[in-house]
Amino acid sequence: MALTAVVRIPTRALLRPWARLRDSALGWMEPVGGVEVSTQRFGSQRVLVEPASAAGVAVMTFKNPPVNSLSLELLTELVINLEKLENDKTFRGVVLTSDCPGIFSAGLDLTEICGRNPAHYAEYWKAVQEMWLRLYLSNLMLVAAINGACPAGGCLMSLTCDYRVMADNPKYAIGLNETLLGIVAPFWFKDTLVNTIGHRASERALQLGLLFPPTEALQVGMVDRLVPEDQVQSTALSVLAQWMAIPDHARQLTKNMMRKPTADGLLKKRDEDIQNFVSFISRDSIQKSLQMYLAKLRQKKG
Ligand SMILES: CCCCCCCCCCCC/C=C/CC(=O)SCCNC(=O)CCNC(=O)[C@H](O)C(C)(C)COP(=O)(O)OP(=O)(O)OC[C@H]1O[C@@H](n2cnc3c(N)ncnc32)[C@H](O)[C@@H]1OP(=O)(O)O
Repeated sequence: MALTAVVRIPTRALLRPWARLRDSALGWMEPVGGVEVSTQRFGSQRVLVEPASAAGVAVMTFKNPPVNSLSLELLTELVINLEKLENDKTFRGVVLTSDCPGIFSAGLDLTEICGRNPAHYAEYWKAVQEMWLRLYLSNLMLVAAINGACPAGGCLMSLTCDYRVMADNPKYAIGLNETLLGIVAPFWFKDTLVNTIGHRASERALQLGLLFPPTEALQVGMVDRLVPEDQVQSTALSVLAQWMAIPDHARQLTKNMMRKPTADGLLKKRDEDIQNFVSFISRDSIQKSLQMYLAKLRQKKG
C-alpha cells in the first residue's frame, strides 16, 4: 500500500517578500496554512522530491535545464521543498542531486545578476542568502550526490551538505571560481569553504578561482568520496544510512554547535550584505565582466 503523510506548510513561508512564487510552478501549495501531500513523490517544477526506499530518506533532484543555474525560481522552490521535508518529521536525511546530465549546478544564474535593476539584485541576493542559511543550518542530514560540474554557487550549495559524494569523471570540476568572472566570493561563501578545507587551501583556491577535478577535490577535502558515475546516488544513500545510526538530537545539536557561529556572521548583517552585493554588482566594470563571461559561454557552441 502506498505510504502517505500529511505535511503542514506554515503560511509564513508563503509571505516572505522574496518568495514571489508562481502558483503554476508549485501546484501543491495553498495559502491557507497547510496542505496534504503524498510522500510518494512531490516537489515542484524545478525541484523533485522522492522518498527513497530507506525509511526517513528523500532524494531532492534539481531539474532546471540546461545547467541547473540557481534562478530565483529554483532557489525559491528549493527552500520551500526543504522546509516541507523538515516539517514532516518522518524525514531525517536528504540526498541532493541533479537531473541535468553532466552538471550538478552551474551556480548562480548569471542572467539574474546581469543587466537587471537594483531591486531585482536585492531580491535575488536575499534568495541566495536564504538558500544558504536554510541548507547550512538544516536539522536534516544532507548528502550531496555531485553527478556533474559543480562551479561557484553549485559548489557552495554542495558545501552546505554534511557529506559530498562526487562522480569520478575528470571532465567534472568543483570549486568557487568567482575571481575568474571578475567577481568576489562573499565572506560567507569564503567561511563555508574555510570550514571545509581550511584557511590556507581556501586562500589559494579563492584567489585563483580554482576548479578542482575530482581527484584533487578529494585530496583537498572539498569532497569526501569519489565513485563511478553510476554509483553516485546509491553511495550517497548508503552514506546516509550510516549517519542515520546516530541519534538525531545529539547529531543535530553538534551540527548546530559547529555551524551556528558561521551562520550568525551573515544573520547579523544580512541587510548590509545585500546592500554590498547590490552596489558591487551594479558597477559598470562588474557588469561588463559578467557580460563578457556570458558571451563567452554562449559563443562556446558556435
Ligand atoms: C571589495 C568589495 C567586496 C564586496 C563583496 C560584495 C559581494 C558581491 C559578490 C558577488 C558574488 C556573486 C557570486 C556568484 C557565484 C556564482 O555562482 S556565479 C556563476 C558562476 N558559474 C560559472 O562560472 C559556470 C558557468 N558555466 C559553465 O562553466 C558551463 O556552462 C558548465 C560547465 C556548467 C556546463 O557546460 P556545458 O554543458 O558545455 O553547457 P554550456 O554550453 O556552457 O551552457 C549551456 C547554456 O547555459 C548557459 N549557462 C551556463 N552557465 C550559466 C549560469 N551560471 N547562468 C546562466 N546561464 C548559464 C550558457 O550560457 C548556455 O546558454 P545558451 O544555450 O548558449 O543560451
